[in-house]
Amino acid sequence: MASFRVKGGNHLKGEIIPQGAKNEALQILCAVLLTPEEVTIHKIPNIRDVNKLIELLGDMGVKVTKLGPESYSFKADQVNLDYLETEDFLKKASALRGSVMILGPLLARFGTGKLSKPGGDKIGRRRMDTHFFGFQKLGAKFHYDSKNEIFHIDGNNLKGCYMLLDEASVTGTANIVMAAVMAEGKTTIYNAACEPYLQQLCDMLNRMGAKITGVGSNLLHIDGVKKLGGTEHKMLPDMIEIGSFIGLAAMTQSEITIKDAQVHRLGIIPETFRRMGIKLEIKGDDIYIPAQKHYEIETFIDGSILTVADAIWPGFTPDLLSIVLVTATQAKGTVLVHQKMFESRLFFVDKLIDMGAQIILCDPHRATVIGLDRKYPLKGIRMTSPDIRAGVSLLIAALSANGTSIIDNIEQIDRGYQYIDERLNALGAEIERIA
Ligand SMILES: CC(=O)N[C@H]1[C@@H](OP(=O)(O)OP(=O)(O)OC[C@H]2O[C@@H](n3ccc(=O)[nH]c3=O)[C@H](O)[C@@H]2O)O[C@H](CO)[C@@H](O)[C@@H]1O
Ligand SMILES: C=C(OP(=O)(O)O)C(=O)O
Repeated sequence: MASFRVKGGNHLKGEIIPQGAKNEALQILCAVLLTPEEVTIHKIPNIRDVNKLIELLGDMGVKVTKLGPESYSFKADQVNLDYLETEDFLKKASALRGSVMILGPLLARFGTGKLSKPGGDKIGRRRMDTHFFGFQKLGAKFHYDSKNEIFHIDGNNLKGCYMLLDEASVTGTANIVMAAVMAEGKTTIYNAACEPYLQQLCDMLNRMGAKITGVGSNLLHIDGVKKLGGTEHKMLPDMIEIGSFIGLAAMTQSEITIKDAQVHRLGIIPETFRRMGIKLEIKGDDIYIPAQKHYEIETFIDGSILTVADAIWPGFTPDLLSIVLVTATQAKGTVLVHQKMFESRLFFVDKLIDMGAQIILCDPHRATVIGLDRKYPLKGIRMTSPDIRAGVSLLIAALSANGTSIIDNIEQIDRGYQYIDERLNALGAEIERIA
């Protein structure tokens, strides 16, 4: 278990380029299984989850060629389905959440799929009903072996249909879309998730020959095609990393320019940080955050306390709520952070409270943060990173704190943030990776 030793109090300065989007990469990589032709992908982040998925694809027989630091080509012309029967496959696939999205492509192309319970953050119940509900609607048979926690699906000759999803699940929608693109006839998916990750996936599938309309909305129409071909794809900058850098800049009084942020794809993320009082200037496609001694959280128009809550896209992503929460600890004012989707994602606030933050955890979904307006800086402590976004929030807290902090279990952070220590040290941070 590796750790970060973080010296707090430095003001950072400079430019940072966001990595390719982690959650998009996980979808896009699974889609290479849909064609025997070559698929070239650019801006692939060098992070644990993505590397594990690439390794898994290689183990399944996909030919993987590294073309450059962030570019790979994939050719799934000889997928070894027997590998799916091995312990090794089940173990590797269960190490990350994104692996669940190999099921849709496997079902579409080979009529069968198998997976052990996928991993990912332990942030509450993470049900997969929507995925299997969609597969079943297309005509697949689904069986869950609860003893061994293995999901089996089988179904040749999938047939297009109308379906209304029980929730707008992100990975669920991606999985169902990938299963449906080669089903016979028309599929309509209502209450589909429509995050930029999914827009990117659908655009890529269309370039491969799929016929998907409604991209970017919650109503997708898919005309099944017989086969898909190769393509080239470039990942968007990671919007969660961009939000994390905005929070980091505010907390540490840093002057940071986030380069090539594709601002028009960020939805209400910039506006949400503005409501936290943080000054942002959009310069072309860059986001410039000046050094700010003070920032004041807005109230609602009637003067009542601001709530920042997650919602399905185009609402505010749940993956940035931990960052909003930590950023509020040094703002002036009060905010209620309401994490509606996950029930165990706010417990990390006990570490921030130990550092001196004023937070009331109202219940597992809601925390009220009373900003200290930098009157009482946080103090460095030893802490463990419970999940990826809490981990980065603790890193931001540690960088702003008086004294030195140790953050354990940084594998969680490495799951989603590429060379985070080196990139922040280049801006003036002092983060040391210790064994
Ligand atoms: C690999 C990947 O892409 N992971 C992301 C993906 O996870 P993932 O696709 O696993 O998350 P889902 O979208 O399925 O659901 C997330 C949670 O929200 C709940 N839910 C979902 C939809 C809805 O309309 N109502 C509702 O309450 C679900 O029950 C679940 O508890 O999307 C989540 C929600 O943006 C993100 O936090 C994860 O980072
Ligand atoms: C929860 C997240 O990831 P995963 O779904 O991979 O656990 C996340 O990216 O914030």
